[in-house]
Amino acid sequence: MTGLKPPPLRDDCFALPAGIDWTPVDDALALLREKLRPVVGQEKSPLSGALGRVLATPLVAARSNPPQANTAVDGYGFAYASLGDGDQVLPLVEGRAAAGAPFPRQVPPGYAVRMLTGAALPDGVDTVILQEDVTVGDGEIAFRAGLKAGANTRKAGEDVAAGDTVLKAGRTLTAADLALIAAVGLSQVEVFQRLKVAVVSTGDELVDAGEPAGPGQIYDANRPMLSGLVQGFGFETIDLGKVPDNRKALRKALDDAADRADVVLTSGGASSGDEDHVSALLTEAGAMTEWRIAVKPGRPLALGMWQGTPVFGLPGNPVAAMVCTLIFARPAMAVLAGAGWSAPQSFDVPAAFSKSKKPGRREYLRARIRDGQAEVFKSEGSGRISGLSWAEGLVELPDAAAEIRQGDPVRFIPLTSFS
Ligand SMILES: Nc1nc2c(c(=O)[nH]1)N[C@H]1C(S)=C(S)[C@@H](COP(=O)(O)OP(=O)(O)OC[C@H]3O[C@@H](n4cnc5c(N)ncnc54)[C@H](O)[C@@H]3O)O[C@H]1N2
Ligand code: MOO
Repeated sequence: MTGLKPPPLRDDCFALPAGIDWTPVDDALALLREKLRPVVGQEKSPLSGALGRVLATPLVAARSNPPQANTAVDGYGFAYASLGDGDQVLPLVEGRAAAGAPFPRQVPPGYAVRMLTGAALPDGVDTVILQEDVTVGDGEIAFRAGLKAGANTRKAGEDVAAGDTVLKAGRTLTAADLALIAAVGLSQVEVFQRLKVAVVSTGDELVDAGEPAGPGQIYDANRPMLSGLVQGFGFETIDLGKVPDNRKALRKALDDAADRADVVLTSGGASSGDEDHVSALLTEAGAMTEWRIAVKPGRPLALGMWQGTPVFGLPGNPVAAMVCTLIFARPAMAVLAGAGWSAPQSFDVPAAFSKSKKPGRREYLRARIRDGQAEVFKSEGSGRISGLSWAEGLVELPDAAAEIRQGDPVRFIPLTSFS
């Protein structure tokens, strides 16, 4: 472990351009992209612990894949140049070539050798015929003309050559990447330390799942959801529990969060009501950037820096909390984690719904694709948690007004794109 740490973020990294009232989503995203930097150090990870980690340095192949020319099929190998015209009958040499057990001698011109898939091509072999295309006799094989030189073989390094850069720094490692890393001869990787994300819920009405809930109380649904999202992004969750609507308690929670985490996600109290203490506290501490983003849901999203640690003050309504996390916090956290900026992949699909969209705010609707069309959830209510569970993606509607009729193309972002 090198423990190398980049410098802290500048205090004003959420500062919006002056004089802008409602900030368009694209401007807010551009600002996050421009202002944020990685805040995590580096360490070495064995391959077994590397899934979902962010590569800190480019990965250079120590070995080629495949390391040597080999056969792609079970069959018989020979030198193509030694074949005559027309149908062939070749005597077989004694022995065979198998994966991990190479044929130890040269195969003389005009002879063939038994070969199993993955076996290195012995000296004197450059072409292999599939065993299904061969008649095997007593110590010889017969097959028809028409094979191409080099058939059924894989060249050394045809996939990756030693010295090639196979993965770029910033890559979040997938299961397939682990296969690639192992194949090119490496067993440990230099990764960024996992981003630590503190998750705090605010609100007097909240009760933890499983506890008795009295009148007026509701279960804290945001904390398990946000913790799950954070884990899904490959980051470490620090669960700081729930905090009552009390500025002193919230201040203490933020102090604790800034001390222990690289970034803080709060939910609730982001708006400007009497009990909206997150925005009030950030403002009071001079740490609030008044973010008024033209987005629905999520208008009250509050961003600020608490003792040098970025705080995403997510709206309390679960739908808004999730949408703001996916659209704003996810790419921002990816930058903080060293993975760089990435926009979610999306595509156009015909709408299975109609809607008159007002101008002024970009809208995200809970959606899923059925029979090639985007369906949207029956309600846009921001407290309808069942719709989040129903959704498999979001439909993104443009900032401007739009009259959407059934069959019109709409932009669909699968939830799997946010990872
Ligand atoms: N006069 C205005 N009122 C509201 C506005 C507004 O612009 N003017 N905006 C509305 C919108 S939009 C949203 S979203 C909410 C967000 O406000 P807050 O972030 O201050 O959230 P709270 O008031 O604390 O809670 C809103 C709602 O969400 C429930 N909640 C909160 N935390 C959780 C949790 N952990 N698990 C489940 N549910 C949670 C809370 O009980 C409230 O029902 O403000 C609107 N009002
Ligand atoms: O925009 Mo509020 O964020 O739920 O609906």
